[in-house]
Amino acid sequence: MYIVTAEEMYEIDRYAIEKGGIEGKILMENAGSQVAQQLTQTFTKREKMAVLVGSGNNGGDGFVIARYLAEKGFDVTVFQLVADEKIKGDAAFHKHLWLNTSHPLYQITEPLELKQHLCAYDIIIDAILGIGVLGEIREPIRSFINVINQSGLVKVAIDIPSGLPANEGIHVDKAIKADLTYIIDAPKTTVFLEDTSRYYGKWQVMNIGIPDAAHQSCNPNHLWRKKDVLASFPKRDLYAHKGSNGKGMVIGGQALMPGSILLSARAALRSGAGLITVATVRENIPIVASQCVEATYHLLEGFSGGFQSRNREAFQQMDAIAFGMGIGRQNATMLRELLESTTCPVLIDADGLYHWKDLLRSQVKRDAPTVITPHFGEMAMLTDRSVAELKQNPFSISRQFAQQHQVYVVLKGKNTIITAPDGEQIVSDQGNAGLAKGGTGDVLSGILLTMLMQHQNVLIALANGCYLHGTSAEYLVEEKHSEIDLLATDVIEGLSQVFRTLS
Ligand SMILES: NC(=O)C1=CN([C@@H]2O[C@H](COP(=O)(O)OP(=O)(O)OC[C@H]3O[C@@H](n4cnc5c(N)ncnc54)[C@H](O)[C@@H]3O)[C@@H](O)[C@H]2O)[C@H](O)CC1
Ligand SMILES: [K+]
Repeated sequence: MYIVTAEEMYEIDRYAIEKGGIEGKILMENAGSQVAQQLTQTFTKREKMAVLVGSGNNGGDGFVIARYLAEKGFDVTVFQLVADEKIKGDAAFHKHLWLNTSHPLYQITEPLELKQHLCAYDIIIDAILGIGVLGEIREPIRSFINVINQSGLVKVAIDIPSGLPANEGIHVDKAIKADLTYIIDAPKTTVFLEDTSRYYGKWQVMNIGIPDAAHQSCNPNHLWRKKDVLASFPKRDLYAHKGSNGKGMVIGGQALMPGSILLSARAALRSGAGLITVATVRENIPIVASQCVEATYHLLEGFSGGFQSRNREAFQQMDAIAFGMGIGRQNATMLRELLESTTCPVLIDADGLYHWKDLLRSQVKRDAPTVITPHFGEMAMLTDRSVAELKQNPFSISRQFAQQHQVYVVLKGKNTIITAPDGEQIVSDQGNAGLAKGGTGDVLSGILLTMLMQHQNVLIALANGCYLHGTSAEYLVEEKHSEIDLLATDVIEGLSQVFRTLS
Protein backbone atom coordinates (compact mmCIF):
# COMPACT_ATOMS: atom_id res chain seq x y z
CA MET A 1 0.00 0.00 0.00
CA TYR A 2 1.17 3.55 -0.72
CA ILE A 3 1.30 6.61 1.54
CA VAL A 4 0.95 9.94 -0.26
CA THR A 5 1.31 13.66 0.19
CA ALA A 6 -1.36 15.94 -1.31
CA GLU A 7 0.97 16.80 -4.21
CA GLU A 8 1.62 13.12 -4.94
CA MET A 9 -2.12 12.37 -4.88
CA TYR A 10 -2.81 15.12 -7.41
CA GLU A 11 0.06 13.82 -9.56
CA ILE A 12 -1.34 10.26 -9.36
CA ASP A 13 -4.78 11.59 -10.33
CA ARG A 14 -3.34 13.52 -13.24
CA TYR A 15 -1.45 10.47 -14.48
CA ALA A 16 -4.56 8.25 -14.20
CA ILE A 17 -6.62 10.77 -16.16
CA GLU A 18 -4.08 11.82 -18.81
CA LYS A 19 -2.10 8.61 -19.35
CA GLY A 20 -4.54 6.01 -17.99
CA GLY A 21 -7.48 7.51 -19.87
CA ILE A 22 -9.87 7.40 -16.87
CA GLU A 23 -12.02 10.51 -16.65
CA GLY A 24 -12.10 12.46 -13.38
CA LYS A 25 -15.91 11.99 -13.26
CA ILE A 26 -15.41 8.23 -13.31
CA LEU A 27 -12.86 8.37 -10.50
CA MET A 28 -15.37 10.38 -8.48
CA GLU A 29 -18.13 7.89 -9.31
CA ASN A 30 -15.87 5.02 -8.20
CA ALA A 31 -14.88 6.82 -4.99
CA GLY A 32 -18.49 7.60 -4.06
CA SER A 33 -19.89 4.19 -4.97
CA GLN A 34 -17.16 2.36 -3.03
CA VAL A 35 -17.75 4.47 0.06
CA ALA A 36 -21.54 4.10 -0.22
CA GLN A 37 -21.18 0.33 -0.42
CA GLN A 38 -19.17 0.33 2.80
CA LEU A 39 -21.70 2.61 4.48
CA THR A 40 -24.59 0.30 3.60
CA GLN A 41 -22.69 -2.57 5.24
CA THR A 42 -21.76 -0.59 8.35
CA PHE A 43 -25.04 1.22 9.08
CA THR A 44 -28.75 0.37 8.86
CA LYS A 45 -31.67 2.03 7.09
CA ARG A 46 -33.02 3.12 10.47
CA GLU A 47 -30.15 5.61 10.79
CA LYS A 48 -30.73 8.99 9.15
CA MET A 49 -27.75 10.29 7.21
CA ALA A 50 -26.78 13.91 6.53
CA VAL A 51 -24.25 14.34 3.72
CA LEU A 52 -22.49 17.71 4.10
CA VAL A 53 -20.84 18.93 0.91
CA GLY A 54 -18.29 21.68 0.25
CA SER A 55 -17.08 23.35 -2.94
CA GLY A 56 -14.36 21.01 -4.21
CA ASN A 57 -14.15 17.44 -5.48
CA ASN A 58 -14.52 16.15 -1.93
CA GLY A 59 -18.03 17.59 -2.10
CA GLY A 60 -18.43 15.84 -5.50
CA ASP A 61 -17.72 12.52 -3.75
CA GLY A 62 -20.49 13.46 -1.31
CA PHE A 63 -23.09 13.84 -4.10
CA VAL A 64 -22.20 10.39 -5.46
CA ILE A 65 -22.41 8.80 -2.00
CA ALA A 66 -25.82 10.36 -1.42
CA ARG A 67 -27.13 9.12 -4.80
CA TYR A 68 -26.04 5.53 -4.13
CA LEU A 69 -27.44 5.55 -0.58
CA ALA A 70 -30.76 6.91 -1.80
CA GLU A 71 -30.92 4.25 -4.54
CA LYS A 72 -30.45 1.58 -1.88
CA GLY A 73 -33.35 3.00 0.11
CA PHE A 74 -31.38 4.80 2.85
CA ASP A 75 -32.78 7.94 4.45
CA VAL A 76 -30.29 10.51 3.18
CA THR A 77 -30.26 14.30 2.79
CA VAL A 78 -27.62 16.54 1.21
CA PHE A 79 -26.70 19.83 2.88
CA GLN A 80 -24.68 22.13 0.65
CA LEU A 81 -22.52 24.43 2.79
CA VAL A 82 -21.30 26.71 -0.03
CA ALA A 83 -22.89 28.92 -2.69
CA ASP A 84 -24.11 27.25 -5.93
CA GLU A 85 -21.57 29.02 -8.15
CA LYS A 86 -18.66 27.55 -6.16
CA ILE A 87 -19.50 24.02 -7.28
CA LYS A 88 -17.79 23.39 -10.59
CA GLY A 89 -16.43 20.70 -12.93
CA ASP A 90 -16.86 17.04 -11.93
CA ALA A 91 -18.52 18.00 -8.66
CA ALA A 92 -21.14 20.06 -10.55
CA PHE A 93 -21.74 17.09 -12.87
CA HIS A 94 -22.49 14.81 -9.91
CA LYS A 95 -24.57 17.47 -8.19
CA HIS A 96 -26.70 17.51 -11.33
CA LEU A 97 -27.18 13.72 -11.14
CA TRP A 98 -28.24 14.08 -7.50
CA LEU A 99 -30.80 16.73 -8.39
CA ASN A 100 -32.15 14.40 -11.11
CA THR A 101 -33.02 11.86 -8.41
CA SER A 102 -35.53 14.47 -7.10
CA HIS A 103 -34.26 14.04 -3.58
CA PRO A 104 -33.91 17.32 -1.67
CA LEU A 105 -30.84 19.52 -1.49
CA TYR A 106 -30.68 22.10 1.31
CA GLN A 107 -28.35 25.01 1.09
CA ILE A 108 -27.14 26.16 4.49
CA THR A 109 -25.44 29.48 5.19
CA GLU A 110 -25.70 29.84 8.99
CA PRO A 111 -24.10 27.57 11.61
CA LEU A 112 -27.21 27.78 13.80
CA GLU A 113 -29.33 26.56 10.90
CA LEU A 114 -27.05 23.54 10.50
CA LYS A 115 -27.23 22.82 14.21
CA GLN A 116 -31.03 22.76 14.12
CA HIS A 117 -31.15 20.48 11.08
CA LEU A 118 -28.62 18.01 12.50
CA CYS A 119 -30.86 17.30 15.51
CA ALA A 120 -32.94 15.08 13.25
CA TYR A 121 -30.01 12.92 12.05
CA ASP A 122 -27.84 10.06 13.33
CA ILE A 123 -24.84 10.10 11.01
CA ILE A 124 -22.86 12.91 9.39
CA ILE A 125 -21.04 12.16 6.15
CA ASP A 126 -18.29 14.78 5.97
CA ALA A 127 -17.57 15.73 2.33
CA ILE A 128 -16.80 19.39 3.04
CA LEU A 129 -13.05 19.67 2.49
CA GLY A 130 -10.58 17.15 1.08
CA ILE A 131 -6.88 17.33 0.39
CA GLY A 132 -7.27 20.73 -1.29
CA VAL A 133 -7.55 22.59 2.02
CA LEU A 134 -5.13 25.51 2.31
CA GLY A 135 -4.30 27.88 5.17
CA GLU A 136 -6.55 28.88 8.03
CA ILE A 137 -10.07 27.52 7.81
CA ARG A 138 -12.31 30.38 6.73
CA GLU A 139 -15.81 31.26 7.92
CA PRO A 140 -18.46 29.98 7.73
CA ILE A 141 -16.78 26.53 7.28
CA ARG A 142 -14.91 27.12 10.53
CA SER A 143 -18.14 27.50 12.52
CA PHE A 144 -19.77 24.59 10.66
CA ILE A 145 -16.89 22.38 11.83
CA ASN A 146 -17.49 23.48 15.43
CA VAL A 147 -21.18 22.63 15.15
CA ILE A 148 -20.36 19.21 13.69
CA ASN A 149 -17.78 18.39 16.37
CA GLN A 150 -20.24 19.37 19.10
CA SER A 151 -23.18 17.49 17.57
CA GLY A 152 -22.57 14.17 19.30
CA LEU A 153 -23.51 12.35 16.04
CA VAL A 154 -21.41 9.65 14.39
CA LYS A 155 -19.01 11.41 12.01
CA VAL A 156 -17.79 9.66 8.87
CA ALA A 157 -15.15 11.59 6.92
CA ILE A 158 -14.56 11.15 3.21
CA ASP A 159 -10.88 10.94 2.24
CA ILE A 160 -9.71 13.12 5.15
CA PRO A 161 -11.48 14.79 8.07
CA SER A 162 -12.40 18.25 6.79
CA GLY A 163 -9.86 20.92 7.73
CA LEU A 164 -7.02 18.47 8.43
CA PRO A 165 -3.97 18.87 6.18
CA ALA A 166 -2.75 15.84 4.20
CA ASN A 167 0.93 16.70 4.67
CA GLU A 168 3.17 16.77 7.73
CA GLY A 169 4.55 19.96 9.25
CA ILE A 170 1.31 21.97 9.02
CA HIS A 171 -0.35 23.26 12.18
CA VAL A 172 -3.90 21.90 12.62
CA ASP A 173 -6.11 24.94 12.74
CA LYS A 174 -9.63 23.50 12.88
CA ALA A 175 -10.72 20.03 11.78
CA ILE A 176 -13.52 17.51 12.12
CA LYS A 177 -12.85 14.77 14.66
CA ALA A 178 -14.11 11.77 12.74
CA ASP A 179 -15.14 8.41 14.14
CA LEU A 180 -14.39 6.72 10.84
CA THR A 181 -12.62 7.86 7.66
CA TYR A 182 -12.95 6.28 4.24
CA ILE A 183 -9.69 7.23 2.59
CA ILE A 184 -9.69 7.55 -1.20
CA ASP A 185 -6.99 5.48 -2.94
CA ALA A 186 -4.06 5.87 -0.49
CA PRO A 187 -3.54 7.02 3.11
CA LYS A 188 -2.19 10.53 3.39
CA THR A 189 0.89 11.33 5.49
CA THR A 190 -1.09 12.73 8.45
CA VAL A 191 -2.60 9.28 9.09
CA PHE A 192 0.76 8.37 10.64
CA LEU A 193 1.52 11.36 12.87
CA GLU A 194 0.71 11.34 16.57
CA ASP A 195 -1.19 14.65 16.66
CA THR A 196 -3.14 14.27 13.42
CA SER A 197 -3.89 10.52 13.38
CA ARG A 198 -6.46 11.01 16.14
CA TYR A 199 -8.71 13.05 13.82
CA TYR A 200 -9.19 10.10 11.46
CA GLY A 201 -10.75 7.70 13.96
CA LYS A 202 -10.78 4.24 12.41
CA TRP A 203 -9.82 4.32 8.76
CA GLN A 204 -10.17 2.21 5.69
CA VAL A 205 -8.79 2.69 2.18
CA MET A 206 -11.10 2.62 -0.85
CA ASN A 207 -9.72 1.34 -4.13
CA ILE A 208 -11.13 3.55 -6.92
CA GLY A 209 -9.47 1.86 -9.89
CA ILE A 210 -6.34 4.00 -10.24
CA PRO A 211 -3.74 1.93 -12.12
CA ASP A 212 -0.56 1.02 -10.26
CA ALA A 213 1.59 2.74 -12.91
CA ALA A 214 0.05 6.03 -11.76
CA HIS A 215 1.32 5.44 -8.22
CA GLN A 216 4.74 4.36 -9.38
CA SER A 217 5.05 7.51 -11.47
CA CYS A 218 5.77 9.54 -8.33
CA ASN A 219 7.53 6.91 -6.19
CA PRO A 220 5.55 7.45 -2.97
CA ASN A 221 6.26 5.94 0.45
CA HIS A 222 5.03 2.44 1.31
CA LEU A 223 2.97 1.04 4.13
CA TRP A 224 4.37 -2.45 4.83
CA ARG A 225 1.73 -5.15 5.03
CA LYS A 226 1.66 -8.94 5.40
CA LYS A 227 1.56 -9.43 1.63
CA ASP A 228 4.81 -7.46 1.31
CA VAL A 229 6.43 -9.67 3.94
CA LEU A 230 5.17 -12.83 2.24
CA ALA A 231 6.57 -11.65 -1.09
CA SER A 232 10.01 -10.81 0.28
CA PHE A 233 10.67 -13.13 3.22
CA PRO A 234 13.67 -15.38 2.53
CA LYS A 235 12.70 -19.01 1.95
CA ARG A 236 14.52 -21.64 3.98
CA ASP A 237 16.61 -23.93 1.83
CA LEU A 238 15.88 -27.63 2.37
CA TYR A 239 19.63 -28.23 2.73
CA ALA A 240 20.25 -25.18 4.92
CA HIS A 241 22.83 -25.45 7.69
CA LYS A 242 23.65 -23.05 10.50
CA GLY A 243 26.18 -21.26 8.32
CA SER A 244 23.68 -20.56 5.56
CA ASN A 245 21.21 -18.94 7.98
CA GLY A 246 23.73 -16.29 8.92
CA LYS A 247 26.20 -15.48 11.66
CA GLY A 248 25.56 -12.45 13.79
CA MET A 249 26.92 -10.72 16.82
CA VAL A 250 25.37 -8.56 19.50
CA ILE A 251 27.81 -6.22 21.25
CA GLY A 252 26.84 -4.54 24.47
CA GLY A 253 25.96 -4.95 28.11
CA GLN A 254 27.83 -3.21 30.89
CA ALA A 255 28.24 -5.07 34.17
CA LEU A 256 25.00 -3.64 35.52
CA MET A 257 22.99 -4.10 32.32
CA PRO A 258 22.98 -7.76 31.25
CA GLY A 259 19.26 -7.76 30.33
CA SER A 260 19.44 -5.75 27.10
CA ILE A 261 22.01 -7.92 25.41
CA LEU A 262 20.22 -11.06 26.55
CA LEU A 263 16.94 -9.86 25.00
CA SER A 264 18.67 -8.98 21.73
CA ALA A 265 20.48 -12.32 21.52
CA ARG A 266 17.37 -14.36 22.26
CA ALA A 267 15.28 -12.34 19.79
CA ALA A 268 17.92 -12.82 17.08
CA LEU A 269 17.94 -16.58 17.68
CA ARG A 270 14.12 -16.83 17.72
CA SER A 271 14.09 -14.95 14.41
CA GLY A 272 16.00 -17.76 12.74
CA ALA A 273 19.67 -16.79 13.01
CA GLY A 274 22.12 -19.63 12.26
CA LEU A 275 24.64 -18.54 14.89
CA ILE A 276 24.64 -15.70 17.40
CA THR A 277 27.68 -14.60 19.36
CA VAL A 278 27.25 -12.37 22.38
CA ALA A 279 30.16 -9.98 22.87
CA THR A 280 30.04 -8.57 26.37
CA VAL A 281 32.05 -7.95 29.52
CA ARG A 282 33.30 -10.79 31.72
CA GLU A 283 30.75 -10.25 34.54
CA ASN A 284 27.81 -10.63 32.14
CA ILE A 285 28.78 -13.83 30.42
CA PRO A 286 27.62 -16.30 33.11
CA ILE A 287 24.36 -14.37 33.59
CA VAL A 288 23.49 -14.17 29.90
CA ALA A 289 24.78 -17.68 29.11
CA SER A 290 22.55 -19.23 31.79
CA GLN A 291 19.48 -17.94 29.94
CA CYS A 292 20.70 -18.19 26.37
CA VAL A 293 22.46 -21.52 25.95
CA GLU A 294 22.19 -21.48 22.14
CA ALA A 295 24.59 -18.52 21.74
CA THR A 296 28.38 -18.50 21.80
CA TYR A 297 30.28 -15.87 23.75
CA HIS A 298 33.06 -13.44 23.07
CA LEU A 299 34.83 -11.63 25.87
CA LEU A 300 34.92 -7.90 25.24
CA GLU A 301 38.19 -6.73 26.66
CA GLY A 302 38.44 -3.63 24.61
CA PHE A 303 35.92 -1.69 26.67
CA SER A 304 38.32 0.53 28.51
CA GLY A 305 41.23 0.64 26.11
CA GLY A 306 39.76 0.59 22.61
CA PHE A 307 39.77 -2.30 20.20
CA GLN A 308 42.01 -5.33 20.18
CA SER A 309 42.99 -7.41 17.19
CA ARG A 310 41.22 -10.53 18.48
CA ASN A 311 38.01 -8.51 18.64
CA ARG A 312 38.53 -7.34 15.08
CA GLU A 313 39.00 -10.91 13.82
CA ALA A 314 35.78 -12.05 15.48
CA PHE A 315 33.83 -9.12 14.07
CA GLN A 316 35.07 -9.72 10.55
CA GLN A 317 33.52 -13.21 10.45
CA MET A 318 30.01 -11.87 10.93
CA ASP A 319 27.20 -11.33 8.40
CA ALA A 320 25.76 -8.51 10.54
CA ILE A 321 26.45 -6.92 13.93
CA ALA A 322 24.21 -5.05 16.40
CA PHE A 323 25.98 -2.65 18.73
CA GLY A 324 25.00 -0.64 21.76
CA MET A 325 22.29 -2.38 23.81
CA GLY A 326 23.11 -1.66 27.45
CA ILE A 327 26.66 -0.64 26.56
CA GLY A 328 26.70 2.61 28.58
CA ARG A 329 27.68 6.02 27.29
CA GLN A 330 31.49 5.88 27.48
CA ASN A 331 34.15 4.44 25.19
CA ALA A 332 33.16 5.74 21.77
CA THR A 333 36.45 4.52 20.26
CA MET A 334 35.13 0.98 19.97
CA LEU A 335 32.31 1.97 17.62
CA ARG A 336 34.62 3.85 15.27
CA GLU A 337 36.87 0.82 14.92
CA LEU A 338 33.89 -1.48 14.49
CA LEU A 339 32.48 0.67 11.68
CA GLU A 340 35.83 1.07 9.95
CA SER A 341 36.99 -2.55 10.18
CA THR A 342 33.83 -4.38 9.06
CA THR A 343 32.21 -4.87 5.68
CA CYS A 344 28.90 -6.28 6.97
CA PRO A 345 25.83 -4.23 8.02
CA VAL A 346 26.19 -2.71 11.50
CA LEU A 347 23.07 -1.76 13.46
CA ILE A 348 23.46 0.83 16.22
CA ASP A 349 20.91 1.09 18.99
CA ALA A 350 20.36 2.53 22.48
CA ASP A 351 23.52 3.85 24.15
CA GLY A 352 25.42 3.08 20.96
CA LEU A 353 23.59 6.03 19.38
CA TYR A 354 25.32 8.40 21.81
CA HIS A 355 28.69 6.97 20.75
CA TRP A 356 27.67 7.38 17.13
CA LYS A 357 26.68 11.01 17.61
CA ASP A 358 30.24 11.74 18.78
CA LEU A 359 31.50 10.27 15.50
CA LEU A 360 29.32 12.53 13.36
CA ARG A 361 31.76 15.39 13.72
CA SER A 362 34.61 13.35 12.20
CA GLN A 363 34.98 11.29 9.02
CA VAL A 364 34.35 7.54 9.46
CA LYS A 365 35.70 5.42 6.60
CA ARG A 366 32.96 2.95 5.79
CA ASP A 367 31.28 1.54 2.67
CA ALA A 368 29.00 -1.09 4.21
CA PRO A 369 25.44 -0.30 5.40
CA THR A 370 24.96 1.38 8.77
CA VAL A 371 21.55 1.21 10.45
CA ILE A 372 20.49 3.41 13.36
CA THR A 373 17.36 2.58 15.37
CA PRO A 374 16.45 5.62 17.51
CA HIS A 375 13.16 6.27 19.26
CA PHE A 376 11.90 9.88 19.11
CA GLY A 377 13.98 11.01 22.11
CA GLU A 378 17.17 9.56 20.65
CA MET A 379 16.40 10.98 17.20
CA ALA A 380 15.90 14.42 18.79
CA MET A 381 19.32 14.04 20.42
CA LEU A 382 20.93 13.00 17.12
CA THR A 383 19.38 15.80 15.07
CA ASP A 384 19.55 18.55 17.74
CA ARG A 385 15.82 19.17 17.42
CA SER A 386 12.96 19.03 19.89
CA VAL A 387 10.74 15.94 20.14
CA ALA A 388 7.74 18.17 19.31
CA GLU A 389 9.34 19.34 16.06
CA LEU A 390 10.24 15.77 15.19
CA LYS A 391 6.70 14.54 15.83
CA GLN A 392 5.35 17.13 13.38
CA ASN A 393 7.88 16.31 10.65
CA PRO A 394 9.13 12.74 11.17
CA PHE A 395 9.19 11.88 7.48
CA SER A 396 11.14 14.88 6.23
CA ILE A 397 13.58 15.00 9.16
CA SER A 398 14.34 11.26 8.86
CA ARG A 399 14.80 11.56 5.12
CA GLN A 400 17.09 14.55 5.36
CA PHE A 401 19.18 12.86 8.09
CA ALA A 402 19.44 9.51 6.27
CA GLN A 403 20.54 11.24 3.08
CA GLN A 404 23.00 13.55 4.80
CA HIS A 405 24.73 10.79 6.79
CA GLN A 406 24.14 7.96 4.31
CA VAL A 407 22.58 5.66 6.91
CA TYR A 408 19.37 3.65 7.26
CA VAL A 409 17.15 5.21 9.92
CA VAL A 410 14.54 3.17 11.81
CA LEU A 411 12.58 5.85 13.71
CA LYS A 412 10.67 3.82 16.28
CA GLY A 413 7.19 4.79 17.40
CA LYS A 414 3.55 3.74 17.08
CA ASN A 415 4.20 4.04 13.36
CA THR A 416 7.83 3.18 12.70
CA ILE A 417 9.36 5.07 9.77
CA ILE A 418 12.21 3.29 7.99
CA THR A 419 14.33 5.42 5.65
CA ALA A 420 17.08 4.36 3.24
CA PRO A 421 20.13 6.54 2.46
CA ASP A 422 18.53 7.38 -0.92
CA GLY A 423 15.41 8.72 0.83
CA GLU A 424 13.05 5.80 0.13
CA GLN A 425 10.67 5.29 3.06
CA ILE A 426 8.54 2.48 4.45
CA VAL A 427 6.13 2.67 7.39
CA SER A 428 5.41 -0.27 9.67
CA ASP A 429 2.19 0.36 11.61
CA GLN A 430 1.99 -2.99 13.36
CA GLY A 431 2.13 -3.20 17.15
CA ASN A 432 0.29 -1.75 20.13
CA ALA A 433 0.76 0.16 23.37
CA GLY A 434 2.02 -3.04 25.03
CA LEU A 435 5.33 -2.35 23.29
CA ALA A 436 5.81 0.96 25.12
CA LYS A 437 8.09 -0.67 27.70
CA GLY A 438 11.77 -1.13 28.48
CA GLY A 439 13.39 -3.99 26.59
CA THR A 440 11.18 -4.03 23.51
CA GLY A 441 13.76 -1.97 21.61
CA ASP A 442 16.43 -4.54 22.45
CA VAL A 443 14.14 -7.26 21.10
CA LEU A 444 13.63 -5.28 17.89
CA SER A 445 17.41 -4.91 17.46
CA GLY A 446 17.84 -8.67 17.73
CA ILE A 447 15.10 -9.35 15.18
CA LEU A 448 16.52 -6.74 12.79
CA LEU A 449 20.00 -8.22 13.17
CA THR A 450 18.80 -11.60 11.91
CA MET A 451 16.84 -10.00 9.07
CA LEU A 452 19.98 -8.11 8.02
CA MET A 453 21.96 -11.36 8.02
CA GLN A 454 19.48 -13.02 5.72
CA HIS A 455 18.36 -10.40 3.18
CA GLN A 456 20.43 -8.56 0.60
CA ASN A 457 18.06 -5.59 0.53
CA VAL A 458 18.59 -3.71 3.79
CA LEU A 459 15.40 -1.62 3.58
CA ILE A 460 13.23 -4.71 3.06
CA ALA A 461 15.08 -6.59 5.82
CA LEU A 462 14.32 -3.76 8.24
CA ALA A 463 10.66 -3.49 7.18
CA ASN A 464 10.18 -7.24 7.63
CA GLY A 465 11.81 -7.10 11.07
CA CYS A 466 9.53 -4.28 12.24
CA TYR A 467 6.53 -6.23 10.95
CA LEU A 468 7.54 -9.34 12.95
CA HIS A 469 8.07 -7.34 16.14
CA GLY A 470 4.77 -5.44 15.94
CA THR A 471 2.71 -8.41 14.78
CA SER A 472 4.02 -10.57 17.61
CA ALA A 473 2.72 -7.97 20.09
CA GLU A 474 -0.64 -7.83 18.25
CA TYR A 475 -1.16 -11.61 18.38
CA LEU A 476 -0.13 -11.77 22.02
CA VAL A 477 -2.60 -9.06 23.05
CA GLU A 478 -5.38 -10.64 20.97
CA GLU A 479 -4.97 -14.11 22.42
CA LYS A 480 -3.07 -14.29 25.66
CA HIS A 481 -1.85 -11.04 27.19
CA SER A 482 -3.00 -7.44 27.53
CA GLU A 483 -1.23 -4.20 26.62
CA ILE A 484 -0.60 -3.75 30.36
CA ASP A 485 1.17 -6.99 31.23
CA LEU A 486 2.95 -7.66 27.92
CA LEU A 487 6.73 -7.94 28.45
CA ALA A 488 9.64 -7.75 26.03
CA THR A 489 10.37 -11.45 26.66
CA ASP A 490 6.79 -12.30 25.62
CA VAL A 491 7.38 -10.54 22.29
CA ILE A 492 10.26 -12.95 21.63
CA GLU A 493 8.08 -15.97 22.39
CA GLY A 494 5.23 -14.56 20.25
CA LEU A 495 7.45 -14.64 17.16
CA SER A 496 6.72 -18.35 16.70
CA GLN A 497 3.09 -17.61 15.91
CA VAL A 498 4.01 -14.85 13.44
CA PHE A 499 6.40 -17.17 11.60
CA ARG A 500 3.74 -19.87 11.41
CA THR A 501 1.44 -17.44 9.55
CA LEU A 502 4.22 -16.71 7.06
CA SER A 503 4.99 -20.27 6.04
N1 LIG B 1 -7.72 10.93 -5.01
C1 LIG B 1 -8.45 10.78 -6.09
O1 LIG B 1 -8.05 10.15 -6.98
C2 LIG B 1 -9.70 11.43 -6.17
C3 LIG B 1 -10.11 12.32 -5.19
N2 LIG B 1 -11.28 12.93 -5.20
C4 LIG B 1 -11.65 13.80 -4.11
O2 LIG B 1 -11.19 15.08 -4.41
C5 LIG B 1 -10.67 15.70 -3.26
C6 LIG B 1 -9.74 16.80 -3.63
O3 LIG B 1 -10.49 17.72 -4.37
P1 LIG B 1 -10.11 19.28 -4.53
O4 LIG B 1 -11.21 19.89 -5.27
O5 LIG B 1 -8.76 19.41 -5.07
O6 LIG B 1 -10.05 19.79 -3.02
P2 LIG B 1 -11.17 19.94 -1.89
O7 LIG B 1 -12.32 19.05 -2.11
O8 LIG B 1 -10.43 19.82 -0.61
O9 LIG B 1 -11.72 21.41 -2.05
C7 LIG B 1 -10.89 22.55 -2.17
C8 LIG B 1 -11.74 23.79 -2.02
O10 LIG B 1 -12.05 23.98 -0.66
C9 LIG B 1 -12.03 25.35 -0.35
N3 LIG B 1 -11.00 25.63 0.67
C10 LIG B 1 -9.69 25.35 0.60
N4 LIG B 1 -9.06 25.75 1.71
C11 LIG B 1 -10.00 26.31 2.51
C12 LIG B 1 -9.96 26.94 3.79
N5 LIG B 1 -8.82 27.06 4.47
N6 LIG B 1 -11.09 27.39 4.33
C13 LIG B 1 -12.27 27.27 3.67
N7 LIG B 1 -12.38 26.69 2.44
C14 LIG B 1 -11.25 26.23 1.86
C15 LIG B 1 -11.73 26.12 -1.61
O11 LIG B 1 -12.92 26.54 -2.19
C16 LIG B 1 -11.07 25.07 -2.49
O12 LIG B 1 -11.27 25.29 -3.84
C17 LIG B 1 -10.04 14.55 -2.52
O13 LIG B 1 -9.82 14.82 -1.15
C18 LIG B 1 -11.08 13.45 -2.76
O14 LIG B 1 -12.10 13.51 -1.79
C19 LIG B 1 -12.12 12.72 -6.39
O15 LIG B 1 -13.44 12.74 -6.10
C20 LIG B 1 -11.92 11.40 -7.07
C21 LIG B 1 -10.55 11.14 -7.37
K1 LIG C 1 -13.75 15.40 4.16
